[in-house]
Amino acid sequence: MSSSKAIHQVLLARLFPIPKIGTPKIDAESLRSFRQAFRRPKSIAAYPSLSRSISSAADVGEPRSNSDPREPSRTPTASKQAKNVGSSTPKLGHIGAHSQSLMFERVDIKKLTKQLRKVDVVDRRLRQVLDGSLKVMTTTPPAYPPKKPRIHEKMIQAYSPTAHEFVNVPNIWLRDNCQCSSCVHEITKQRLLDTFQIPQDLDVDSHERDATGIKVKWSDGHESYYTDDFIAKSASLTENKGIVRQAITNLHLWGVEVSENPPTVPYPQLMSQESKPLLQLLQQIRRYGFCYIDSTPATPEATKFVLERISFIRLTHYGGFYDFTADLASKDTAYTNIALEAHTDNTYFSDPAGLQAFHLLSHTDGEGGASLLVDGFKVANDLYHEDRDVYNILSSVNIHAHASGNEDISIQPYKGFPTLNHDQQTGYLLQVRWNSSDRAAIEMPVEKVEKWYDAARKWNDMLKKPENEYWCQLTPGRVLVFDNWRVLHGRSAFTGKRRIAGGYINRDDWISKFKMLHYGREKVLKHLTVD
Ligand SMILES: C[N+](C)(C)CCCC[C@H](N)C(=O)O
Ligand SMILES: O=C(O)CCC(=O)C(=O)O
Repeated sequence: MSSSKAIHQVLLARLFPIPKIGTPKIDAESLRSFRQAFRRPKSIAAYPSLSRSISSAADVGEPRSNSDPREPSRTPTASKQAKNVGSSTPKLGHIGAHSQSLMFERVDIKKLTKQLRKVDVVDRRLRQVLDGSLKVMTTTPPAYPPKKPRIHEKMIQAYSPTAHEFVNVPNIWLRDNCQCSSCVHEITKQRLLDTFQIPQDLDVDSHERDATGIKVKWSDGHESYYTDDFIAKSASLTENKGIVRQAITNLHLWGVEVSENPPTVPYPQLMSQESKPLLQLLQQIRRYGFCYIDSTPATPEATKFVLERISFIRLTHYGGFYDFTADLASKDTAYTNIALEAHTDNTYFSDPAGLQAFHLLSHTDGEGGASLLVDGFKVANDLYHEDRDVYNILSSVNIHAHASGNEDISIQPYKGFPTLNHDQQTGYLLQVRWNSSDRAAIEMPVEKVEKWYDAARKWNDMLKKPENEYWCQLTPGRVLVFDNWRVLHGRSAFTGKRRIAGGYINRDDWISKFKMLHYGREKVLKHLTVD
C-alpha cells in the first residue's frame, strides 16, 4: 500500500469514527512505508497543519483499543461518539500510542480532505523530488524498439518496456480509440463515438492479422483496425511520452560562448512561401531557445510579418503587436529606461507566452540598452548537478506573481507554480518561471520560507555568473525571437529614445506549428491517443 494510501486510511478513519469506538488495524508494512515516506517531508512542510497531523499520526504506535486504563480516555463516550458520526466536523478520537496518547485537535473535514488531496499531488511530486526523477532532458531518449503486438486468449497485447512483458490492452481503450470514419470525424478529427455507450462487457468476436496490424470484430458488431505501431505505442515507456506531442528535440544548452555563433536565419528566405526556412527557424528556437532573423527591414510591419509567419500574436493587457519605448505607456518597468535583470515574462499569467520577439527599431540621443539572454535550462542543468536539494526546492515550492501596475488590473495566475516547472509524467523540465520583480506570495509556511530564499539565492547567483550571461546589442534589422519558457532576458539601463517592436506567441501555438512542419500532420495525428 502506498504511503499516501496509508495516510488516507489513518486520517480518514479518524475523521469518520465508526459508532463503536475502535481504530482500524494498520498493517505493519503500511505503517513502515508511511513513516518512511514522511520521515523526510520535504514538500509536506508546505502544509504545516497536515504535516503536524501526519507526523503525530506517524508517531502512532500499534493502534490499541482506547479503553486503555492507563490513558485518561479523552475519546468521547460511545453515545457522544455516535452523535458525532456524520457531523460536519467530528472530533477525532485519540490514538493510543506506546508513548503517549495524541489528541487530534478538531479539524475541519473540508480543510483536511483538501490537504489530503495535496498529499496525493505532493506524494507524486514528492516521489519525483525524492527519487530524483526530475531532470533537464537534453537528449531525446531513443525510442524503445517496438515489439510486434500479439493476441493472447482473445486479448490484444502490447509489449511494455516498463513491465518487461506483454500486457493486455483493454478492449474499452481499443474500442474508444477506433479511428474509423464512424468513430472519428474525417475532417475535424474529433471523436464521434459515444465512449460511454461502449458496452462495459465488450468482447472480441474475432481477430484477423495482416502485414501491418490487426482487424478486430467486436461483440457489439463494430469492426476496427489497429496498426501494430499504434498498439505498440499504447504501452511505450513514460520517458518516450510527449516527444511528438511536445515536439521535443535534442537541446543545445549554452552559455556566453553562444555569442561566437548565434543561431540565425535570413529574413528574405523566411518570407518566401516555402516552409523550409520557417521550419529551420523553429528548429533553432526549439534547440537553442532563441534565433535571430537577420536582414529584416527595420519597420514594425516587417517585424509583425516575421511573428505572423510563425503564428498569430497573443493579445494581453499590453495589447497585441507592441512597439514600445520608455514612456510608461503601460505601467511596467519595461516601459522605463532602468536596467532589467534576467527574467522570464508573464509569470503573472497562468500560461506565460511561449515566444517573445524584440526588434530594436531605433535608439537615438543616448546609449546603453544592451540585451541580456540566459539559457535557463543550462543553468537549471548545472544546478541539478551542483545542488540537488536546491534544484528540488525550486522544483516543488509554488510561487505566485502579479502584474498590478495598470490602474484597473492586478493579474495573478490561478495557482502558484514552481520556478522550475516539470512535466509530471516524464519528470522533464518544461518551463522556467523567474521574475523577482513580479513575485508575490511564496507558498510555504512563513517560518520555513528562508529555505526557499536560500535556494533562490543560489539560483540567482548562477544566473548572474558571467559564463551564463550572453550580452548582445540588438540592432535595427536583427529580430530576436526566444522561448520565454526557457530563455531569460534582460537589458542594461539606457539613455535617449529607444524603440522596440515585437510580440508574444502562445506556447501551444508555436509548438503546434513546429511539430506540423517537423513531423507532418499524419504522424502528429497518429500520436494523439498514445503520446
Ligand atoms: C509587452 N512588453 C514586452 C513591451 C512589455 C512586457 C513587460 C513584461 C513584464 N515585465 C514581465 O516580466 O512579464
Ligand atoms: O527593453 C528590453 O530590451 C527588454 C524589455 C523586457 O524585458 C520586457 O519587455 O520584458
